[in-house]
Amino acid sequence: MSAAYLGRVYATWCNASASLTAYYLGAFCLSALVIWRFWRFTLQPALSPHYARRLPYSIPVLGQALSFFRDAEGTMTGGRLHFKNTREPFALTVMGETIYILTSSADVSALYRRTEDLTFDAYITDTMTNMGASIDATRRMWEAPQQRSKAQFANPKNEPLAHLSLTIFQHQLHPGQPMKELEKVLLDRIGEMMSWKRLQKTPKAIVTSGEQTMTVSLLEWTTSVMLTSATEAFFGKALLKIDSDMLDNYSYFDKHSWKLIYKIPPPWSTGMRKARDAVRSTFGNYFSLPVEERNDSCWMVKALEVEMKACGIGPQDIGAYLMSIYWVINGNAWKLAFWMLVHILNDESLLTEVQKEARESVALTDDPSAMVEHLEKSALLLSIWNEALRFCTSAITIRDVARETEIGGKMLKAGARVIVPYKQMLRDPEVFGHDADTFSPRRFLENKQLAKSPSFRPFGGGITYCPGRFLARKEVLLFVGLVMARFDVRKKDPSGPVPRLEEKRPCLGVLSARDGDDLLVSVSQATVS
Ligand code: HEM
Repeated sequence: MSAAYLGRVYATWCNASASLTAYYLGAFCLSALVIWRFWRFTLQPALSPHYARRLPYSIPVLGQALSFFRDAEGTMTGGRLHFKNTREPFALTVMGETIYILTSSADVSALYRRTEDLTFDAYITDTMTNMGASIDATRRMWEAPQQRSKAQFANPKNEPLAHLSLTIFQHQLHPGQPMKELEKVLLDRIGEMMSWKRLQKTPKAIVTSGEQTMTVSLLEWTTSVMLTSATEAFFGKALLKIDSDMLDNYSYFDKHSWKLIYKIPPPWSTGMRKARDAVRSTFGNYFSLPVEERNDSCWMVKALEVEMKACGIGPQDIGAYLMSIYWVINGNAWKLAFWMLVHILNDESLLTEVQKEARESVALTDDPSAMVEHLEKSALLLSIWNEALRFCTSAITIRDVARETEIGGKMLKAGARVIVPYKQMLRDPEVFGHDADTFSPRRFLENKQLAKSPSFRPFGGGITYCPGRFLARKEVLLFVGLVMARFDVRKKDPSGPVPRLEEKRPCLGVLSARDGDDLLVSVSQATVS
């Protein structure tokens, strides 16, 4: 027997043995997976039927992560339908984390009441950290009030600043004198910016210019007027003077901010992180300016700064926190105005009707606050506002399960996160009708009860119920009303496509348009005003 022959036998044996090992390893892994799935999704739920069921997945730990980041809403709809559309609470698994999904309005009402078991605190801390606030500043936001000096705002419940700030938002933004003052500044600013001359000086919005008629990007026009007005009304003129690119950086950050919430690491989130850092640095520089140079900010901004300073927090960290507030203030209203206009301009008879009502309201007064009061009486405009909120919102409420609790007859385990995806209710055909998946401008006009439905909660609810909802309605109605009243606006291409909602990307409020989608409009000064 030659050495070569022996070598060949040995090699054949090794190959056979390697394929056999691979075969056994494969068979073992497959059996382990089958047993694991049977235990996880059949046996375990059968043994503990009182716990919310988990949506089955194939890859341990990863769970539904891939499908969730590809199409968050679709994954949640898939989960609801998997459990026979009973709308019982169920659990997703995303990168090893359990996320409970609530899709029934009764369960959502229960969540709002269960403030001790389902808390918001970790999310506040997460948001501050995400914005780049230091650990020390975040700790100070949670300090007992006794440890602060010179706090100004009444704090009868002795809350830490992280909670007191919610009361500060409400003081400024709920109807009352402080809201009236802010509202006047904001609406006056929108009123000033909505002129032909001003539009001519907005190069980003103009696609083709002309003395009588211009082609305008509706997206850029809306963003420019609404973001500039809100920025100046809340923070005064100094913020945009520090950095003229701030609105661009903010818009980029806002579009990709879901990556922060869902902790997408670099390099997939590098652009978003750069934009966030640029905006945060502008806010840090703003709060480093002497107070006299930014005296035109609103009460809430001043009050938060005073309270944070009293906690020993410095300008950079004040900037990071206020940037997170800026984000909620500016993340939704302009998008809603855009969608209202898209749908009005896409329907010739609706456009004529809205234009008539808006022109009548605007003709009654020169004062933007008074104009809004008239616009708010238009049942048609309010119906379009409600329908845009219903159709274009994909807001979520987030809570953490502090201790095991029951919702909708199912137990939720401590340590997990709970998400309320409002779109699951806002598109419910049992509540809004068989055409719930289409935009119907007169839906809320034809059924006035719909606005009171517990399934209609575009502003969230409970302790985090959007305090800005009153102001949001006024600024959006004024902008839409002035577009209709002061200009003659038409779709540039009457039969051209309508911008589509970006429904796949995870979203925290009003949906954006898909990348590249916009509405080009022909604009001229109104012949009747
Ligand atoms: C159409 C426009 C708007 C929509 C759809 C909207 C929606 C929401 C939603 C869904 C939440 C979270 C609710 C929750 O977690 O349960 C929220 C929170 C908030 N909104 Fe709005 N919002 C809008 C406009 C505004 C405006 C204009 C302001 C300020 C002037 C504002 C200020 C806030 C603040 C400060 C919070 C945080 C409340 C907290 O953390 O407790 N919102 N908003």
